[in-house]
Amino acid sequence: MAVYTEVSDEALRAFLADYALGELLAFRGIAEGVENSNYALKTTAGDFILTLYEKRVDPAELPWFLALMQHLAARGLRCPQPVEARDGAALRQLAGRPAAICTFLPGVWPRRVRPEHARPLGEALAGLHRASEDFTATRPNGLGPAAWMPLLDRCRAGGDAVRPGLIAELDAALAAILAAWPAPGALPVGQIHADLFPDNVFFLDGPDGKPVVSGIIDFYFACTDLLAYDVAVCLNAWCFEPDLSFNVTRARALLAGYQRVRPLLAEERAALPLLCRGAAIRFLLTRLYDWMATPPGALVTRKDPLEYLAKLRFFAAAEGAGALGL
Ligand SMILES: Nc1ncnc2c1ncn2[C@@H]1O[C@H](COP(=O)(O)OP(=O)(O)O)[C@@H](O)[C@H]1O
Ligand SMILES: N[C@@H](CCOP(=O)(O)O)C(=O)O
Repeated sequence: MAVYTEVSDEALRAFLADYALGELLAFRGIAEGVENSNYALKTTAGDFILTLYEKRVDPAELPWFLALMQHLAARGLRCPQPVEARDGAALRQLAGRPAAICTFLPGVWPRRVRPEHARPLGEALAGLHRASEDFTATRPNGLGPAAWMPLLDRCRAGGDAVRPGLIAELDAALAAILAAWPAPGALPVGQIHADLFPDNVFFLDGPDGKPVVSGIIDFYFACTDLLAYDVAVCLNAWCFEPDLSFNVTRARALLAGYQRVRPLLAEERAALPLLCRGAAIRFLLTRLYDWMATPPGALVTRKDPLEYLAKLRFFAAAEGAGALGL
């Protein structure tokens, strides 16, 4: 899953009549993802992705996300490019939901992350940061530090049933993170992806057989925040083994790739362990909330919050940025 909103054949054909995309040849719901409903479309003009925006996405913010993707694609970043209808609007309505069509990206996301993925990933992340330097519209991070305590409060009643003692541990961890969080202006800020997990990065094999990034998708958590926080999200999402041990070789490659394109400042390097703790608690909290709010029989696959408890503990114990591969 995720197809929350069903689209009938007739509704889709009527919707497509507003576009210059030729005839519809095929369409199917895509099971992956958790946030929005996605359909793969094939028309006589090519392959596309139709997204119907669901729960966490505020319709008022959609123009910002779509404009960011347009901007990045125009600067050569491989990301979905919103397709405008004949009237020039990319954001429309379908089946009662806000909806948009974007270009389809080739490649597959890595089901098993290999060391060779890390360097191109780091380069692509820094490329995204560079390409958005002149995108001046801002969007606050709705899941940034200010949101973490309210999220924890919403998990308070049921959190210890997920793991005894969890809420007390998170209270202490979060207090320490928030007390140390960089003050405004202390670190470089820009447009960040904020959810650059393996399922949001597609790869193809390059001419030498090594993976190259063929696309970055899912910009619906993107926002204006600390650039190094995006690096911290990637260290969380890409650099742990299935047994939750940290793979420092992979982290080193990721950071080297990133720094080849955008060297980190000394202040960013020093802050990295703290930013990693922040990223760990952010994903722990949204997963914990979803875990408690999603009935066990629901069609969407719940993600394990305790995976991020292990990561949080690792980063809290890590001694300086050196332990993270810097
Ligand atoms: N532009 C695209 N090109 C190719 N596949 C895409 C594209 N956008 C989404 N997908 C497919 O849809 C799936 C879910 O997309 P995603 O944006 O992660 O959904 P969600 O926002 O619901 O988490 C992806 O794993 C991928 O298979
Ligand atoms: N990456 C987040 C969940 C967001 O899901 P996505 O399918 O939109 O990437 C997590 O792993 O908790």
